[in-house]
This record gives sequence, C-alpha cells and structure tokens, in this order.
Amino acid sequence: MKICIVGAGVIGLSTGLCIKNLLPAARLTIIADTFNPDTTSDVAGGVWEPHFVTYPDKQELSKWQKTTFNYIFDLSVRPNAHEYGAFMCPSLILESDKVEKPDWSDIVVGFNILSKDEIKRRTGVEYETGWTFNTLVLEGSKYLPYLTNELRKQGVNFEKRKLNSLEELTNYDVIVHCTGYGARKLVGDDNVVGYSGQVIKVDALHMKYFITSPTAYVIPRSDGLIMGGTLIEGDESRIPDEQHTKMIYEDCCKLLPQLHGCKILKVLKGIRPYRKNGVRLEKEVKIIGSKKLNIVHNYGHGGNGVTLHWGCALRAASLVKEFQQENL
Ligand SMILES: Cc1cc2nc3c(=O)[nH]c(=O)nc-3n(C[C@H](O)[C@H](O)[C@H](O)COP(=O)(O)OP(=O)(O)OC[C@H]3O[C@@H](n4cnc5c(N)ncnc54)[C@H](O)[C@@H]3O)c2cc1C
Repeated sequence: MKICIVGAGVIGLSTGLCIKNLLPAARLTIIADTFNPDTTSDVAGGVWEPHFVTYPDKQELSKWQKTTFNYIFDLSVRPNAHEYGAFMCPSLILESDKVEKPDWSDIVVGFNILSKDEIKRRTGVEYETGWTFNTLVLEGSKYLPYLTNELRKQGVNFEKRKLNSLEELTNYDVIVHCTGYGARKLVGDDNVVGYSGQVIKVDALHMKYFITSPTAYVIPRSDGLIMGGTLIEGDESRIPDEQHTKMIYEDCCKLLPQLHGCKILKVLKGIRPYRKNGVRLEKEVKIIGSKKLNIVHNYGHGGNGVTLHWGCALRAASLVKEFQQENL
C-alpha cells in the first residue's frame, strides 16, 4: 500500500507514526513545503490546554483530548523524557470574567478553583476566575525531531515540495491530508481561518510555571521561557512584528515583574489553523478522470494541535486502514 501524507507539522508527523504502528508494511512518503523548525507546530506553546475548541461530537473530542493527555503523560515519565520535550507543568489560569469550570478539568491533574481572595493574595491583582492544576508541555523543538527520526528509522521518505492540488498525487493508494492552515488554499476550504500568533523566547530559566492572564502568558521551556502572545484573525504573515515583540515583553513583565531584564533569544510567529465547524477528520473519495483519490483529512486544529494530535492521529490511521480493508 502506497500512502502519502501531505504536511510535516505535529499533525502530519504524528499521523505518520500512528500509520506505521498500525500498518508496518505500508510504504509511506511525507510531502511538505516546510519542515521542522519552520512549521507553525514549531511555534506552538506546546501546552495541553483546550482553547476555543469546537467539534460537533463532544464525546469524540473529549476522547481525543484524553488520549493525547495520557500519551504525553506517558512520554513525560520515561527516563529519556527530555528527548521528547515532554514534562508536567504547574499551571495557573486567570480570567477577568466569571468562567464556568471547564469540561476538561477532570483530565488534568489536581484541578482547583481559587477564591477571589486567594487570587488577589497570590497575584496582587483582582480577577474573577482563577484555576490551578498540573498539565503537560510538549516542546516542538524536541518532539518534532523525535517524530522525524522515528519515521526515518522506519524507512519513511521525505519530500520537500509545495503542492497546488491533491490531484498531483494520483499515484498513491491513500493520501492523508494534514496541511493545517495550508488547507484553505490546497483544498479550497473557506471554513479554515488563520489566527496568527507571535511569541518570544527569553532566557528566564528559573520560571517553571505556565501562567496565562487575559493580556499575557508564559510557558516554560527546558532552555528558556516562552512569552506570549498575539492572536490576530486573518493575518497570514509569518514575519514577526517589532511592535508586537515590545508589547508581549512589557505585558509579560507586568504580569510577572521578576521577568524584567531577561534577554530575548528568539521571536517566533505561526498561523493557528482554526476551522469554523471544528477539526476535519474524515474520509473523502474523489474521482479524477479514470483515477480515484482516497483521502483522509486531518486538519483545522486551531490553537489545539498539540492538545489533540495523538487522539486525532490514531483516528486518522484507523481511517487509512478502513480504505485498505475496503479495497481488499
Ligand atoms: C503562538 C502559538 C501558540 C500555540 N500554542 C499552542 C499550545 O500551547 N497548545 C496547542 O495545543 N496548540 C498550540 N498552538 C496551535 C498549534 O501550533 C497548531 O494547532 C498546530 O501546529 C497545527 O499543526 P499542523 O500540523 O496542522 O499545522 P502546521 O504545523 O502548520 O503544519 C502544516 C504542514 O503542511 C505543510 N503544507 C501546507 N500547505 C502545503 C502545500 N500546499 N504543499 C505542501 N505542504 C504544505 C506545511 O509546510 C507544514 O509542513 C499554538 C499556535 C501558535 C501560533
């Protein structure tokens, strides 16, 4: 069976690994116009935290979230967890409005709702909502190379090229489509809307908490700290904006004054692939003249690509297997 995955972000690479686990004999090629370290997945904060996530089937969504949490947790407790960039992280979420307890509160560890007094005592500022819990972080700069190496070891081919249409791939038995924001053009899906995100990496190694407020957030890294960030609808540019860099730095220092003076190491920008009706994870058959394209779509994860990736990758691999069984 000849399979082609289009896209080499966290979704394409993890789907590749799940397909190889399920169908070891499959001949797999991954085509993409950008690879690690130049994809949006490399920019991701990498925190497991559902964020503006929509999907019509709530049970299925919860399954993908839980499966992914458990999978990252398993990576984080292995002796070589640092090679995957997976670790457990104490977290604090602050909101100006009163927000109901999220439906994912039973997936993370030790979810606790803070009283307004407790929030004021801890932060010195008044917020309506405050939650503490432990969640997981997966660093793209380590996890994506790990996935790539695993796939190479299993004989997967990598090809760097930009596609204008999936119809260029008629010589494959199944195409697995994982192009994130690229799907808007590649398959003409107008429901995909890009929300750009800029973050900066600083040398504050001592900060080991994920903290997010209405104006700023910080996420620890093994080699620094991510300060974020912007969320701009419809912005397609991946070139960082200097004014935004300044604003992010100032807002994070307002949230955590101990960050004043830390050095900027890197500025990163990516495009979150939101999709109005939620992730597209389904099979499609297209007839092109005398040829048939068997497609599995797996795109549109918005700001939740890391949070959902493993659950979605397992499902996408099972859809590939369904195509194989139908053709037998
Ligand atoms: C600032 C920021 C912070 C974030 N923080 C988090 C977080 O903490 N937690 C979380 O869960 N998510 C987070 N996200 C969201 C996360 O980054 C995305 O959901 C995820 O990266 C999407 O992965 P993907 O593989 O679908 O897309 P991408 O990483 O964009 O990969 C798409 C791939 O498709 C290829 N491609 C596209 N079009 C074509 C074409 N025409 N031909 C060939 N190849 C093509 C690209 O080259 C690339 O290889 C964040 C995003 C941003 C920007």
